[in-house]
Amino acid sequence: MAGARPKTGRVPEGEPGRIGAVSDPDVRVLAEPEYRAACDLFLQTLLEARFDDESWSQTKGRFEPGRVLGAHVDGELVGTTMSMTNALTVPGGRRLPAAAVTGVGVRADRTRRGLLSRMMHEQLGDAAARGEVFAMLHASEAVIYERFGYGAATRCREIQIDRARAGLRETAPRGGTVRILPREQALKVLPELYEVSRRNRPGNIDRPAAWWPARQVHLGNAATVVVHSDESGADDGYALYEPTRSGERSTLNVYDLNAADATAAAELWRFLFDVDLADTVAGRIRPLDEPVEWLLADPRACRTVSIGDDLWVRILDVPAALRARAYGHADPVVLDVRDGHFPDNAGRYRISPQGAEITDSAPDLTLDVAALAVLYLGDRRVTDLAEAGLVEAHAPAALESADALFKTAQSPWCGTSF
Ligand SMILES: CC(=O)SCCNC(=O)CCNC(=O)[C@H](O)C(C)(C)COP(=O)(O)OP(=O)(O)OC[C@H]1O[C@@H](n2cnc3c(N)ncnc32)[C@H](O)[C@@H]1OP(=O)(O)O
Repeated sequence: MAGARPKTGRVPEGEPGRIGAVSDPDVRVLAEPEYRAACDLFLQTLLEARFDDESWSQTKGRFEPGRVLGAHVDGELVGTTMSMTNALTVPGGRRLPAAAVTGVGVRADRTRRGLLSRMMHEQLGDAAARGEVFAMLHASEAVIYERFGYGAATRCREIQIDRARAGLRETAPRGGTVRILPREQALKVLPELYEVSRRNRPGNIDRPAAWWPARQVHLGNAATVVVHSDESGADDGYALYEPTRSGERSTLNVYDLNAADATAAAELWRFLFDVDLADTVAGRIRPLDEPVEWLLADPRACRTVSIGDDLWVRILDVPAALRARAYGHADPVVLDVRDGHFPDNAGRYRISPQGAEITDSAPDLTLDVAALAVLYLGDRRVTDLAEAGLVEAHAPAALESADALFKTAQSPWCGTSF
């Protein structure tokens, strides 16, 4: 990669032997004039239409020089991926540098020849060399990325609320006002409001300036933004929704809702439940522990339609990641972490309520770096992964301690597509 080499001893191995079926691919950093072709290729692999000029002009700011990769065979671009500079909130509230990976695609006539593997190794090495502690992505399929050390680190749910039964309890928090924001103001107001209203939930990521116009590409003309202001008049939350109609039924699709506190959140949901003519309010990509049911006098008016994986994380620097997060109260445990791609990550780490340190002590639990990613933000119990064979327990009592150490007060959640 241009100007960036992986850290000493951390160079991931490619798999050149697997490329023999096609002419050797040339994987290299793309130059700015090549970005649009990379974007077209990615959309083609997702079976989606190419962007028109306007959509492209809203999207291209996300392409960062030095971070867009292309795989060429016989001079033709047949594979691509890119990463963007970002940060991930970890348990305890610290934000650590992270590569946001997207745009992964290999042309259908060139798949299963090792092109993705070549690009992934290059990309992960580059991110590690930049000092990024994590790489992260949203996966199109759950079977692709574990082999590269990624684990599904957060989940989200889709909820549907029957508006006819959506009366709030007397006890639901009240206060402040909600107003519709003129559409032309949304791009000016929302970036700052996201910063004000995002809570320090593990799994949160940054939304850089270029993220906002790119997000607009996927919204229709009827998309609406509402903002909540507290009693003092300060804005402290917002929701973005778009109505869709199927036959006689209308749905308000809530694509984004962030609030600084419980009152702002309750008032935003109250507003959405009061919009005339909507039959259903659908919350997309919501946290698992958001208490919408408990705002409602009839909790069954809110149904969880699906739960799915949200953010996949690849820990690039295990010592830094383990040192940075907060832990619960329990007896210390020693983890033996394995990493087939980054040998410097492999080793033993003693985890205690005071933090993490490298140790020579005998391990209590052995696990792969991808399993550690699943546990790291607190989404799953260590015991569950041990029962699935993903964690080997040498001292069974250590499982209970590890559960308590890694447990977080809030469910981790990302909620930002990229
Ligand atoms: C973060 C994002 O952007 S998500 C979007 C990802 N892109 C898409 O889903 C678009 C459609 N799919 C594609 O473009 C391609 O199939 C890709 C990018 C997913 C895979 O590219 P390929 O070049 O075929 O992957 P590659 O040949 O390196 O495969 C590596 C391994 O992963 C496996 N693999 C790759 N893709 C898949 C898949 N979709 N399902 C199951 N296994 C897969 C391969 O079988 C291979 O396994 P092995 O190491 O055991 O032999």
